[in-house]
Amino acid sequence: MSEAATHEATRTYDVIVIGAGPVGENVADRTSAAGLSTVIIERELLGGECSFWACEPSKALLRPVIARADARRVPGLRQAVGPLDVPAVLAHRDDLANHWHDEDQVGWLNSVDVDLIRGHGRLDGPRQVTVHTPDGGTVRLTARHAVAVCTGTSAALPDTPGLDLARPWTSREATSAGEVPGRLVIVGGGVVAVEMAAAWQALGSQVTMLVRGELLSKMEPFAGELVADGLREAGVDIRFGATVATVHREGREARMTLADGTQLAADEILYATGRSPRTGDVGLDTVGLAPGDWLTVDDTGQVTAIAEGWLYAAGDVNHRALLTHQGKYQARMIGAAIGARANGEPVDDTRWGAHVSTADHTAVPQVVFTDPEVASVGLTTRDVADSGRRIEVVDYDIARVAGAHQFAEGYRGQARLLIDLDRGTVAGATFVGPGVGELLYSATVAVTGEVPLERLWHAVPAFPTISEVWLRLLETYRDRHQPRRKPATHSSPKE
Ligand SMILES: Cc1cc2nc3c(=O)[nH]c(=O)nc-3n(C[C@H](O)[C@H](O)[C@H](O)COP(=O)(O)OP(=O)(O)OC[C@H]3O[C@@H](n4cnc5c(N)ncnc54)[C@H](O)[C@@H]3O)c2cc1C
Ligand SMILES: NC(=O)c1ccc[n+]([C@@H]2O[C@H](COP(=O)([O-])OP(=O)(O)OC[C@H]3O[C@@H](n4cnc5c(N)ncnc54)[C@H](O)[C@@H]3O)[C@@H](O)[C@H]2O)c1
Repeated sequence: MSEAATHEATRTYDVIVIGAGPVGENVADRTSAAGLSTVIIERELLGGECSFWACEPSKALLRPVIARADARRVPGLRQAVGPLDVPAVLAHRDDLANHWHDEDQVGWLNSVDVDLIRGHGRLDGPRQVTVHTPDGGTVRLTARHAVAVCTGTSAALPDTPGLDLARPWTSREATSAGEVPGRLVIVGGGVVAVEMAAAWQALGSQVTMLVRGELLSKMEPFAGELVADGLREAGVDIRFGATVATVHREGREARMTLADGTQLAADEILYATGRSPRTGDVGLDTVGLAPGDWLTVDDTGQVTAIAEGWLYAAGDVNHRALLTHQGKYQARMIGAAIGARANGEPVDDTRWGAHVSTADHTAVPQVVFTDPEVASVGLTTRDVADSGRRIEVVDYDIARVAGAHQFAEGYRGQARLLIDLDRGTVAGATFVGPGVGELLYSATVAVTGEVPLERLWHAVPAFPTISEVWLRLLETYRDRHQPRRKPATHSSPKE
């Protein structure tokens, strides 16, 4: 269907989706597939943060960086590897961000029979949504069955004195900038910080990271340590325990004073200090909720504070897992749940049922695209530290795997499994090293499928691939529990 007319208008749909990022698009697709009339509202670009200022452009910047690092570790090839062609990398990034145009997504939306209204959507009481369109019009919408808020997040900035006037970069500028800053200071030690440090250092910036705690503090500690080693080797100056006290900009130069009195100057400062939900201006107050809050949902995506069950929230805005793939997974489940409820069909909200996002609790996969890469799913030792769960940790040095020798000379990497001793299954896996991102789906299947260790012995990794680390981890666990027996010494029967 085409873009709906946007003057003074009143319309009724079965489902209204606010926000056409990757998650809103998938909710709309699934409700439409369930035979429900569906409209989606978008105030910027269809495809949201992910397509234009996050996943797609950042990975387009990082792919050449990682490929070059990998190539430099291959004898016979490293001599042929030169510097990055920066204009070509930026042009490739622009292509993958579709030059910040969304016609492709509009075409797709039409193909799945979802109406689009461009403008800013706000709740206006139960099941009501008002859209203010760019041409100054107003569209009043009523939902027969459900409203899904999929408005995502924006960069969260601290209230550091002077910051508001210092024109800092957020993830948006860091993923879309057309020029390489000579000196880039990055505040934060999370995923955005390490990925953007890797990208811009390789593109020619001198990057300084100001990290108040650890790098990648939600992951296994060895992940942050190995990524820090990689960044330092690339030339990044990482300062731990560093906090910015004040910032100001003088012309093209930003100046910072740290809490310990150190002075720093930079051309740009990137604040990669987490995310805030885009719920400050979506009319939450009209349905009894607090503007600016995350929207807490149950496993079928219903906002728990709305007893009547018509309000859903999916993706970043519900704060369950701020990742595109996990939000799209929620969208598939939530869209199906809305469809089932509207069509009077049973809702399967049992663990791993067809209408619940069970994996959010137990099996969230994530790849950090740095050199080395980090790939992680399920529990970490941080999660289980005080949980009382009977978990055994199995570690293996990936450099000892034959496939790793083939992959890279001087391979460095580390793998860890968390074994749930009561269930006999893998509850978490983390791999750090070149090329480990593509290992992650195997771990996700093992954790999600709760595959018994006995059966994993029959999942044979091909030789010589890095995935043989699975076999080495199983062997390490087995040898700890079933120590090798000494062969009985042969003695001839006495004559
Ligand atoms: C630098 C960076 C890199 C990332 N890389 C990865 C990665 O590699 N892999 C990964 O899985 N995740 C990554 N993420 C996370 C990923 O971007 C988010 O998890 C994902 O975009 C969330 O999708 P969403 O649809 O919930 O929200 P968004 O993508 O934020 O989309 C929300 C949409 O709602 C619209 N909207 C908001 N309010 C309104 C309103 N009132 N009316 C109308 N429209 C509205 C917005 O304009 C936007 O289009 C990255 C994030 C960042 C910042
Ligand atoms: N490859 C990927 O999957 C990928 C890539 C980028 C982002 N993302 C997702 O996007 C989300 C946002 O990433 P992020 O890195 O912005 O957030 P984050 O929560 O991962 O990290 C925020 C960092 O900023 C620090 N910080 C917070 N407030 C601070 C302050 N006032 N001063 C100094 N440091 C401060 C924190 O200690 C932490 O190191 C994450 O949930 C992440 O999963 C995913």
